[in-house]
Amino acid sequence: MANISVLGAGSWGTALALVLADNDHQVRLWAHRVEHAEEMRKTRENKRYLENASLPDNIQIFDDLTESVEGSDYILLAVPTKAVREVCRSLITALDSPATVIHASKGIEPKTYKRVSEVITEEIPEEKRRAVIVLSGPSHAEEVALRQPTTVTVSSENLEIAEEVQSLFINSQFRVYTSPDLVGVELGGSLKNIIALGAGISDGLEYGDNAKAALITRGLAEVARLGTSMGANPLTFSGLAGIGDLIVTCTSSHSRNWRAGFKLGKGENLQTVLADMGMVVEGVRTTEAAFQMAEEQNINMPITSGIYYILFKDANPREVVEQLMTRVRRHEMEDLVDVLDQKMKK
Ligand SMILES: NC(=O)c1ccc[n+]([C@@H]2O[C@H](COP(=O)([O-])OP(=O)(O)OC[C@H]3O[C@@H](n4cnc5c(N)ncnc54)[C@H](O)[C@@H]3O)[C@@H](O)[C@H]2O)c1
Ligand SMILES: O=P(O)(O)OC[C@H](O)CO
Repeated sequence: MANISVLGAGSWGTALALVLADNDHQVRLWAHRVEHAEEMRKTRENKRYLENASLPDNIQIFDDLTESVEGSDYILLAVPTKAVREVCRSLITALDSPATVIHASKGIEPKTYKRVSEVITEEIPEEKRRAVIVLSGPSHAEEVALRQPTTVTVSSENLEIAEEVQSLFINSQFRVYTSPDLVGVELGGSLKNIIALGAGISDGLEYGDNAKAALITRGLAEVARLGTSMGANPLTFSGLAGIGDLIVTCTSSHSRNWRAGFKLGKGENLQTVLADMGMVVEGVRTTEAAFQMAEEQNINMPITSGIYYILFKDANPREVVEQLMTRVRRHEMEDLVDVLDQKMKK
């Protein structure tokens, strides 16, 4: 059995810690706020982020980062994308030997347009890391904590290490696949949050299932278009980290991105929505990053662009939908041709 540190005691870090604990690993769960760690130690629960889940004895709670990674074979980062750089910088001094770093964050940095594995690679020097791996796929923490059937994908440039990580997590409720497409797996998980905001907006506006199916399908087309331009394998978007995660996030009320979108569709403004949520809504910053990239590289992303204007320029959601519906006529598969063209050029 392995010693594994889980950095980030939000809903996802806690749910993944439970999977690892079920597999009899020794888990060290780090919370960056001392009061939060103390509360979890006292109650053996994490009520603030994940209801109805009790923490077994093989999950130890830490608030000191150095102590939390002492003697660990693997480090799982499960903090919001915004916090990844800061946590990695603190990790450099905390690590006394090279670590296998797994991350489960779903976002892209605005301005740098970096994926999370790129941020990790940039911040943690080569001699302190053995490999960087992503874990992604359709997986709401609430259902994982209830041990309901869930499937995810782990990916790394080094497939052998991805298989090693697959073995750490896999069990009869949590099925883990591997993929060699690190870029695609990271981008599928990040970009779907933009479309999930859109699905929430659509539901908030009381549009129906037709609109939702259209958003998922046309959303996937633009996710694949941007993803492929960033180096992903287009096939990854028809897998768990692509369409799989898009479906779950666009259709589940567990989704924070969907819930935030729903409130925006009901007319609330972004600041109020985010303040009330109290949990990370990754799609907001990722929309900014994707919009900027699409503008710079002249990539057609009409849904992302509409959501950007709703989030950051106070555009009226109903008017954005009208603009999307009355755009210039196109052939449906023009997108597929664009994607394949880009692939052929590489
Ligand atoms: N919740 C899910 O079901 C789920 C599933 C898959 C992936 N994810 C991804 O996992 C990542 C974390 O999401 P979450 O749902 O656990 O978020 P969350 O809002 O539930 O919790 C975030 C945690 O990060 C901590 N945190 C915030 N800023 C920090 C900082 N600067 N340094 C250290 N810790 C900090 C918070 O205290 C909190 O414990 C996100 O990228 C999310 O997209 C979440
Ligand atoms: O709650 P969300 O919207 O951050 O989505 C959580 C996961 O990414 C679903 O796979």
